[in-house]
Amino acid sequence: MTDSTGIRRAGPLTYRGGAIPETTTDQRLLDRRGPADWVHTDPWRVLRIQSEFVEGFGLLSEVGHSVSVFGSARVKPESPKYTLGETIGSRLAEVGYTVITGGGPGVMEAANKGAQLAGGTSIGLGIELPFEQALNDYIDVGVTFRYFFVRKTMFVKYSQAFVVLPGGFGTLDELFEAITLVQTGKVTRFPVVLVGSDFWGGLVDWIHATLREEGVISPEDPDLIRLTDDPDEVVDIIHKAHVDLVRRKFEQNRVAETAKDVEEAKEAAES
Ligand SMILES: CC(C)=CCNc1ncnc2c1ncn2[C@@H]1O[C@H](COP(=O)(O)O)[C@@H](O)[C@H]1O
Repeated sequence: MTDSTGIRRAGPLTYRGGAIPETTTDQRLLDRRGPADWVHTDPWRVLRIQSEFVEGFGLLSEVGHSVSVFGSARVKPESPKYTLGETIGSRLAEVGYTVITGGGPGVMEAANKGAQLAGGTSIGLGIELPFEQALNDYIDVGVTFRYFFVRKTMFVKYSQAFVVLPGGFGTLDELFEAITLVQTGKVTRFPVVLVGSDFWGGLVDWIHATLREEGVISPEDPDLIRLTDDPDEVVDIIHKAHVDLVRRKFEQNRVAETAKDVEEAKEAAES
């Protein structure tokens, strides 16, 4: 808008006289339709990636303590693995954890179902796939991401622990990403619990016998993974790790507070 003094203000900009543009910013935004190929460029994708982070952080930042449950998209509801996923989802919900999954079918659906039917909060972080796929029916809050890496950030950032049921490449990817983040100190140590010793036993043995023996991981690295068949033990492991974390944080705060008190006492003595 140009006022009576011949000045145009546009956001932080001020224009006078001949510098005043003929059109306003809104006009230029709304009137013009140029070529559309820029929507397929990387700079535009960066904005879309940003918006996925914004949506994800916005949605999940107020969710309570959560656990992510991973596992095969292909397991059928009549399978014992589905029942196991459902039991774990409900146990976690019963002790107050929100259950997060990839939002798909199989074990993901089972864990969401267990959590929802137990009265907990059930979240699905879906992913756009080349074939049509809706979020499963047992999700209270869901987001579908375009970008795998944004979705993975959400699992890690908002979970207290990872529970990994039998699964294929997708599940292995999630498992090894989590272990790598813990191993490299990118996330504070949190439990990664494998469920199903028949299924995972071979992998765990191989990690000990080959990876550890060959020296490609540290001797203590296998301890980053816990293996069990018992849903109650899953909850127990997560709960204990949680209590330890709270205790450690409390201790750290106390040390910091004591250091601050000493500093203040010194300053008071000197003044
Ligand atoms: C029937 C079918 C293949 C559906 C795929 N639909 C999916 N929907 C959501 N997340 C998925 C899907 N497939 C794989 N994932 C991700 O990868 C893991 C499962 O992969 P997989 O089935 O183990 O390798 C899940 O924990 C999930 O986070």
